[in-house]
Amino acid sequence: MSASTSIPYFSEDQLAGLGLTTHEVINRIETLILSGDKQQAWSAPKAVIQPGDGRYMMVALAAADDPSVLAVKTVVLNPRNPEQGLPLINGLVTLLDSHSGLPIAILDGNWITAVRTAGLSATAARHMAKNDASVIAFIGCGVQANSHLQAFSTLFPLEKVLLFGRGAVNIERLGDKAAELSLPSVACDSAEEAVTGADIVISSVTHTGDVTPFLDANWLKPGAFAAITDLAVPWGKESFSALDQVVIDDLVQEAAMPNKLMSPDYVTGDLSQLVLGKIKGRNLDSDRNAFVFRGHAMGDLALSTLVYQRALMMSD
Ligand SMILES: NC(=O)C1=CN([C@@H]2O[C@H](COP(=O)(O)OP(=O)(O)OC[C@H]3O[C@@H](n4cnc5c(N)ncnc54)[C@H](O)[C@@H]3O)[C@@H](O)[C@H]2O)C=CC1
Ligand SMILES: O=C([O-])C1=[NH+]CCC1
Repeated sequence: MSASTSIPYFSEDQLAGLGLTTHEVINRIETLILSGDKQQAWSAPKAVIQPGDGRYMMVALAAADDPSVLAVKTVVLNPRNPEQGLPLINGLVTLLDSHSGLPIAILDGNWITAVRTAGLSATAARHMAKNDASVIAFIGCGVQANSHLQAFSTLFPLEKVLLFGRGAVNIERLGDKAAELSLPSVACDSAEEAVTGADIVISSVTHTGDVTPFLDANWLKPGAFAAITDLAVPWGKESFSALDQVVIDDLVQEAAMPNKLMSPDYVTGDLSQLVLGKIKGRNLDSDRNAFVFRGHAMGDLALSTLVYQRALMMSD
Protein backbone atom coordinates (compact mmCIF):
# COMPACT_ATOMS: atom_id res chain seq x y z
CA MET A 1 0.00 0.00 0.00
CA SER A 2 2.62 2.50 1.10
CA ALA A 3 6.09 3.40 -0.11
CA SER A 4 7.13 4.11 3.48
CA THR A 5 6.97 1.91 6.56
CA SER A 6 5.84 4.69 8.88
CA ILE A 7 3.83 7.87 8.34
CA PRO A 8 5.20 10.96 10.14
CA TYR A 9 2.86 12.44 12.75
CA PHE A 10 3.10 16.11 13.76
CA SER A 11 1.73 16.98 17.21
CA GLU A 12 0.23 20.30 18.30
CA ASP A 13 3.50 21.25 20.03
CA GLN A 14 5.56 20.43 16.95
CA LEU A 15 3.24 22.45 14.69
CA ALA A 16 3.17 25.42 17.08
CA GLY A 17 6.97 25.23 17.32
CA LEU A 18 7.37 25.92 13.60
CA GLY A 19 6.73 29.61 14.33
CA LEU A 20 4.54 30.41 11.31
CA THR A 21 3.39 34.01 11.06
CA THR A 22 -0.14 35.17 10.32
CA HIS A 23 1.10 36.83 7.14
CA GLU A 24 2.53 33.52 5.92
CA VAL A 25 -0.78 31.80 6.62
CA ILE A 26 -2.80 34.49 4.81
CA ASN A 27 -0.43 34.49 1.85
CA ARG A 28 -0.67 30.71 1.51
CA ILE A 29 -4.50 30.83 1.69
CA GLU A 30 -4.57 33.54 -0.98
CA THR A 31 -2.09 31.64 -3.18
CA LEU A 32 -4.22 28.51 -2.98
CA ILE A 33 -7.34 30.48 -3.85
CA LEU A 34 -5.53 31.81 -6.95
CA SER A 35 -4.57 28.20 -7.85
CA GLY A 36 -8.22 27.23 -7.44
CA ASP A 37 -9.18 29.92 -9.93
CA LYS A 38 -6.70 28.40 -12.42
CA GLN A 39 -8.10 24.89 -11.85
CA GLN A 40 -4.86 23.82 -10.13
CA ALA A 41 -6.45 23.32 -6.70
CA TRP A 42 -9.86 21.95 -5.77
CA SER A 43 -12.11 21.50 -2.76
CA ALA A 44 -15.35 19.68 -2.09
CA PRO A 45 -18.22 20.83 0.12
CA LYS A 46 -17.72 19.41 3.59
CA ALA A 47 -19.59 16.28 4.65
CA VAL A 48 -21.37 16.72 7.99
CA ILE A 49 -23.13 14.33 10.37
CA GLN A 50 -25.27 15.84 13.15
CA PRO A 51 -26.79 12.99 15.18
CA GLY A 52 -29.12 15.42 17.03
CA ASP A 53 -27.40 15.29 20.43
CA GLY A 54 -25.26 18.39 19.78
CA ARG A 55 -22.36 16.58 18.12
CA TYR A 56 -21.12 17.94 14.77
CA MET A 57 -18.88 15.53 12.88
CA MET A 58 -17.30 16.63 9.63
CA VAL A 59 -14.82 15.88 6.88
CA ALA A 60 -13.16 18.54 4.73
CA LEU A 61 -11.41 17.60 1.47
CA ALA A 62 -9.10 19.69 -0.73
CA ALA A 63 -6.25 18.93 -3.13
CA ALA A 64 -3.63 20.73 -5.21
CA ASP A 65 -0.94 19.82 -7.72
CA ASP A 66 1.75 22.27 -6.58
CA PRO A 67 2.66 20.94 -4.13
CA SER A 68 1.06 17.60 -4.95
CA VAL A 69 -1.00 17.18 -1.76
CA LEU A 70 -4.50 16.09 -0.88
CA ALA A 71 -5.69 16.97 2.65
CA VAL A 72 -8.54 15.36 4.50
CA LYS A 73 -9.51 16.89 7.84
CA THR A 74 -11.81 14.93 10.10
CA VAL A 75 -13.11 16.51 13.31
CA VAL A 76 -15.72 15.82 15.95
CA LEU A 77 -17.21 18.75 17.86
CA ASN A 78 -18.94 17.65 21.06
CA PRO A 79 -20.42 20.33 23.37
CA ARG A 80 -20.02 17.91 26.30
CA ASN A 81 -16.23 17.59 25.78
CA PRO A 82 -15.29 20.67 27.87
CA GLU A 83 -17.14 19.23 30.93
CA GLN A 84 -14.69 16.33 30.73
CA GLY A 85 -11.68 18.58 30.44
CA LEU A 86 -11.38 17.90 26.69
CA PRO A 87 -11.19 20.45 23.87
CA LEU A 88 -14.59 21.09 22.25
CA ILE A 89 -13.21 20.01 18.86
CA ASN A 90 -10.76 17.17 18.23
CA GLY A 91 -9.48 15.75 14.98
CA LEU A 92 -6.74 14.89 12.53
CA VAL A 93 -5.54 15.95 9.12
CA THR A 94 -4.27 13.26 6.73
CA LEU A 95 -2.04 14.28 3.82
CA LEU A 96 -1.69 12.11 0.70
CA ASP A 97 0.15 12.66 -2.55
CA SER A 98 -2.54 14.03 -4.85
CA HIS A 99 -1.30 11.97 -7.80
CA SER A 100 -0.32 8.61 -6.35
CA GLY A 101 -2.48 8.65 -3.22
CA LEU A 102 0.51 7.54 -1.14
CA PRO A 103 0.38 8.79 2.47
CA ILE A 104 2.61 11.75 3.33
CA ALA A 105 1.85 12.73 6.93
CA ILE A 106 -0.72 12.98 9.69
CA LEU A 107 -1.14 16.30 11.50
CA ASP A 108 -2.83 17.29 14.74
CA GLY A 109 -6.23 18.60 13.62
CA ASN A 110 -6.85 20.80 16.67
CA TRP A 111 -3.94 23.13 15.97
CA ILE A 112 -4.74 23.19 12.24
CA THR A 113 -8.39 24.06 12.97
CA ALA A 114 -7.49 26.83 15.42
CA VAL A 115 -4.86 28.48 13.22
CA ARG A 116 -6.49 27.98 9.81
CA THR A 117 -9.84 29.36 11.02
CA ALA A 118 -8.13 32.49 12.35
CA GLY A 119 -6.21 32.57 9.04
CA LEU A 120 -9.45 32.54 7.03
CA SER A 121 -10.88 35.35 9.19
CA ALA A 122 -7.63 37.30 8.88
CA THR A 123 -7.66 36.89 5.08
CA ALA A 124 -11.18 38.33 4.95
CA ALA A 125 -10.30 41.06 7.46
CA ARG A 126 -7.40 42.26 5.35
CA HIS A 127 -9.97 43.18 2.68
CA MET A 128 -12.98 44.05 4.83
CA ALA A 129 -11.80 45.69 8.09
CA LYS A 130 -10.47 49.20 8.55
CA ASN A 131 -6.67 49.31 8.79
CA ASP A 132 -6.80 51.44 11.94
CA ALA A 133 -9.13 49.09 13.91
CA SER A 134 -7.98 49.30 17.53
CA VAL A 135 -10.67 47.67 19.69
CA ILE A 136 -11.43 43.98 19.28
CA ALA A 137 -14.31 42.16 21.00
CA PHE A 138 -14.71 38.43 21.55
CA ILE A 139 -18.08 36.76 21.96
CA GLY A 140 -17.01 33.34 23.18
CA CYS A 141 -13.55 33.17 24.75
CA GLY A 142 -12.17 29.71 23.96
CA VAL A 143 -9.71 28.17 21.50
CA GLN A 144 -10.87 30.12 18.46
CA ALA A 145 -10.89 33.40 20.36
CA ASN A 146 -7.30 32.69 21.38
CA SER A 147 -6.05 31.96 17.86
CA HIS A 148 -7.95 34.96 16.47
CA LEU A 149 -6.45 37.28 19.09
CA GLN A 150 -2.99 36.03 18.17
CA ALA A 151 -3.62 36.54 14.43
CA PHE A 152 -5.43 39.88 14.63
CA SER A 153 -2.88 41.38 17.02
CA THR A 154 -0.29 41.08 14.28
CA LEU A 155 -2.53 42.65 11.59
CA PHE A 156 -4.15 45.61 13.36
CA PRO A 157 -2.93 48.33 15.77
CA LEU A 158 -4.98 46.87 18.64
CA GLU A 159 -5.21 48.86 21.88
CA LYS A 160 -8.03 47.14 23.79
CA VAL A 161 -9.75 43.77 24.04
CA LEU A 162 -13.40 43.35 25.09
CA LEU A 163 -14.46 39.95 26.40
CA PHE A 164 -17.88 38.39 26.66
CA GLY A 165 -18.29 34.69 27.27
CA ARG A 166 -19.45 31.94 29.54
CA GLY A 167 -17.14 30.51 32.15
CA ALA A 168 -14.81 32.68 34.19
CA VAL A 169 -11.79 30.47 33.44
CA ASN A 170 -11.93 30.98 29.67
CA ILE A 171 -12.51 34.72 30.01
CA GLU A 172 -9.59 35.00 32.41
CA ARG A 173 -7.35 32.91 30.15
CA LEU A 174 -8.10 35.14 27.15
CA GLY A 175 -7.48 38.22 29.32
CA ASP A 176 -4.09 36.72 30.25
CA LYS A 177 -3.32 36.14 26.58
CA ALA A 178 -4.20 39.79 25.87
CA ALA A 179 -1.88 40.87 28.71
CA GLU A 180 0.95 38.78 27.19
CA LEU A 181 0.42 40.86 24.03
CA SER A 182 0.50 44.05 26.17
CA LEU A 183 -3.20 44.67 25.54
CA PRO A 184 -5.59 45.72 28.31
CA SER A 185 -8.83 43.73 28.44
CA VAL A 186 -12.26 44.41 29.86
CA ALA A 187 -14.83 41.72 30.72
CA CYS A 188 -18.20 43.04 29.51
CA ASP A 189 -21.53 42.52 31.28
CA SER A 190 -23.44 41.96 28.05
CA ALA A 191 -22.79 40.87 24.48
CA GLU A 192 -24.26 44.17 23.30
CA GLU A 193 -21.71 46.15 25.33
CA ALA A 194 -18.88 44.19 23.71
CA VAL A 195 -20.20 44.41 20.12
CA THR A 196 -21.14 48.10 20.22
CA GLY A 197 -17.73 49.06 21.62
CA ALA A 198 -15.58 47.31 19.02
CA ASP A 199 -14.01 47.93 15.61
CA ILE A 200 -13.58 44.19 15.12
CA VAL A 201 -15.87 41.51 16.57
CA ILE A 202 -15.05 37.79 16.64
CA SER A 203 -17.86 35.41 17.50
CA SER A 204 -16.94 31.81 18.32
CA VAL A 205 -19.63 30.49 20.60
CA THR A 206 -20.00 26.76 21.32
CA HIS A 207 -22.11 24.96 18.70
CA THR A 208 -24.66 22.98 20.73
CA GLY A 209 -27.42 22.42 18.21
CA ASP A 210 -29.89 24.54 20.21
CA VAL A 211 -28.39 28.01 20.66
CA THR A 212 -31.04 30.75 20.79
CA PRO A 213 -29.81 33.78 18.82
CA PHE A 214 -28.67 36.56 21.15
CA LEU A 215 -26.49 38.70 18.86
CA ASP A 216 -27.68 41.43 16.51
CA ALA A 217 -25.65 42.78 13.56
CA ASN A 218 -27.39 46.14 14.05
CA TRP A 219 -25.18 46.56 17.14
CA LEU A 220 -22.04 46.84 14.97
CA LYS A 221 -20.85 50.41 14.90
CA PRO A 222 -20.15 52.28 11.62
CA GLY A 223 -16.85 51.04 10.17
CA ALA A 224 -16.86 47.78 12.15
CA PHE A 225 -16.01 44.31 10.86
CA ALA A 226 -17.20 41.01 12.34
CA ALA A 227 -15.61 37.60 11.77
CA ILE A 228 -18.39 35.15 12.54
CA THR A 229 -16.80 31.72 12.87
CA ASP A 230 -19.72 30.00 14.57
CA LEU A 231 -21.87 29.44 11.49
CA ALA A 232 -23.86 32.54 12.60
CA VAL A 233 -25.89 30.33 14.95
CA PRO A 234 -25.94 32.91 17.79
CA TRP A 235 -26.83 35.79 15.44
CA GLY A 236 -30.32 36.96 14.47
CA LYS A 237 -30.13 36.09 10.77
CA GLU A 238 -32.40 38.89 9.58
CA SER A 239 -30.06 41.42 11.19
CA PHE A 240 -27.44 40.70 8.48
CA SER A 241 -29.63 42.71 6.09
CA ALA A 242 -28.36 45.81 7.95
CA LEU A 243 -24.75 45.23 6.80
CA ASP A 244 -23.00 46.66 3.75
CA GLN A 245 -20.85 43.67 2.73
CA VAL A 246 -21.38 40.11 3.94
CA VAL A 247 -18.88 37.57 2.62
CA ILE A 248 -19.11 33.82 3.23
CA ASP A 249 -16.34 31.27 2.78
CA ASP A 250 -17.51 29.30 -0.26
CA LEU A 251 -20.63 29.72 -2.39
CA VAL A 252 -20.36 26.20 -3.86
CA GLN A 253 -20.17 24.62 -0.41
CA GLU A 254 -23.00 26.83 0.82
CA ALA A 255 -25.27 25.71 -2.03
CA ALA A 256 -24.75 22.09 -0.94
CA MET A 257 -25.61 22.67 2.74
CA PRO A 258 -29.13 22.04 4.02
CA ASN A 259 -29.04 24.75 6.73
CA LYS A 260 -27.94 28.02 5.13
CA LEU A 261 -25.79 30.52 7.01
CA MET A 262 -28.38 33.17 6.10
CA SER A 263 -30.66 34.21 3.25
CA PRO A 264 -28.62 34.30 -0.01
CA ASP A 265 -30.11 37.80 -0.53
CA TYR A 266 -27.76 39.17 2.15
CA VAL A 267 -24.60 37.54 0.75
CA THR A 268 -22.26 39.79 -1.27
CA GLY A 269 -20.02 36.91 -2.39
CA ASP A 270 -17.37 34.49 -1.12
CA LEU A 271 -13.75 34.56 0.00
CA SER A 272 -12.40 33.55 -3.42
CA GLN A 273 -14.23 36.43 -5.10
CA LEU A 274 -12.88 38.76 -2.41
CA VAL A 275 -9.27 37.61 -2.86
CA LEU A 276 -9.55 37.62 -6.66
CA GLY A 277 -10.89 41.21 -6.56
CA LYS A 278 -14.23 40.22 -8.09
CA ILE A 279 -16.08 41.84 -5.18
CA LYS A 280 -15.02 44.71 -2.93
CA GLY A 281 -14.58 44.07 0.78
CA ARG A 282 -15.15 47.67 1.79
CA ASN A 283 -16.45 50.72 -0.06
CA LEU A 284 -16.75 53.40 2.63
CA ASP A 285 -15.05 53.97 5.97
CA SER A 286 -18.48 53.83 7.57
CA ASP A 287 -19.41 50.42 6.06
CA ARG A 288 -20.34 47.64 8.44
CA ASN A 289 -19.04 44.30 7.17
CA ALA A 290 -18.99 40.66 8.15
CA PHE A 291 -17.27 37.45 7.16
CA VAL A 292 -19.62 34.61 8.08
CA PHE A 293 -18.36 31.07 7.61
CA ARG A 294 -18.64 27.38 8.34
CA GLY A 295 -15.06 26.39 7.40
CA HIS A 296 -13.33 26.06 4.04
CA ALA A 297 -11.22 23.00 3.17
CA MET A 298 -8.85 25.24 1.14
CA GLY A 299 -7.79 26.79 4.46
CA ASP A 300 -6.97 23.37 5.91
CA LEU A 301 -4.96 22.41 2.81
CA ALA A 302 -3.15 25.77 2.71
CA LEU A 303 -1.99 25.55 6.32
CA SER A 304 -1.24 21.82 6.22
CA THR A 305 1.05 22.12 3.20
CA LEU A 306 2.70 25.19 4.69
CA VAL A 307 3.53 23.41 7.96
CA TYR A 308 4.61 20.22 6.24
CA GLN A 309 6.99 22.04 3.92
CA ARG A 310 8.34 24.11 6.84
CA ALA A 311 8.87 20.98 8.95
CA LEU A 312 10.80 19.32 6.10
CA MET A 313 12.91 22.45 5.61
CA MET A 314 13.73 22.63 9.32
CA SER A 315 14.72 18.96 9.49
CA ASP A 316 17.23 19.31 6.61
N1 LIG B 1 -16.02 28.20 10.84
C1 LIG B 1 -15.07 27.32 11.16
O1 LIG B 1 -14.28 26.91 10.33
C2 LIG B 1 -14.93 26.90 12.57
C3 LIG B 1 -15.86 27.28 13.48
N2 LIG B 1 -15.74 26.97 14.80
C4 LIG B 1 -16.79 27.49 15.68
O2 LIG B 1 -16.19 28.02 16.85
C5 LIG B 1 -16.90 27.55 17.96
C6 LIG B 1 -16.01 27.55 19.18
O3 LIG B 1 -14.93 26.64 18.99
P1 LIG B 1 -13.75 26.64 20.05
O4 LIG B 1 -13.26 28.01 20.27
O5 LIG B 1 -12.81 25.59 19.63
O6 LIG B 1 -14.53 26.14 21.35
P2 LIG B 1 -14.23 26.49 22.87
O7 LIG B 1 -15.03 25.54 23.68
O8 LIG B 1 -12.78 26.53 23.10
O9 LIG B 1 -14.83 27.97 23.03
C7 LIG B 1 -16.20 28.26 22.96
C8 LIG B 1 -16.48 29.34 23.98
O10 LIG B 1 -17.82 29.82 23.82
C9 LIG B 1 -18.35 30.06 25.12
N3 LIG B 1 -19.80 30.10 25.07
C10 LIG B 1 -20.67 29.08 24.96
N4 LIG B 1 -21.93 29.53 24.92
C11 LIG B 1 -21.85 30.89 25.01
C12 LIG B 1 -22.80 31.94 25.02
N5 LIG B 1 -24.09 31.68 24.92
N6 LIG B 1 -22.35 33.20 25.13
C13 LIG B 1 -21.04 33.47 25.21
N7 LIG B 1 -20.09 32.52 25.20
C14 LIG B 1 -20.49 31.25 25.10
C15 LIG B 1 -17.79 28.91 25.94
O11 LIG B 1 -17.85 29.17 27.32
C16 LIG B 1 -16.37 28.83 25.41
O12 LIG B 1 -15.52 29.69 26.12
C17 LIG B 1 -17.42 26.20 17.54
O13 LIG B 1 -18.55 25.82 18.30
C18 LIG B 1 -17.75 26.41 16.08
O14 LIG B 1 -19.06 26.93 15.97
C19 LIG B 1 -14.71 26.23 15.25
C20 LIG B 1 -13.76 25.77 14.38
C21 LIG B 1 -13.79 26.06 12.97
O1 LIG C 1 -14.39 23.61 9.38
C1 LIG C 1 -14.18 23.25 10.55
O2 LIG C 1 -13.09 22.84 10.95
C2 LIG C 1 -15.30 23.38 11.50
N1 LIG C 1 -16.39 23.99 11.21
C3 LIG C 1 -17.32 23.97 12.31
C4 LIG C 1 -16.64 23.25 13.39
C5 LIG C 1 -15.29 22.87 12.85
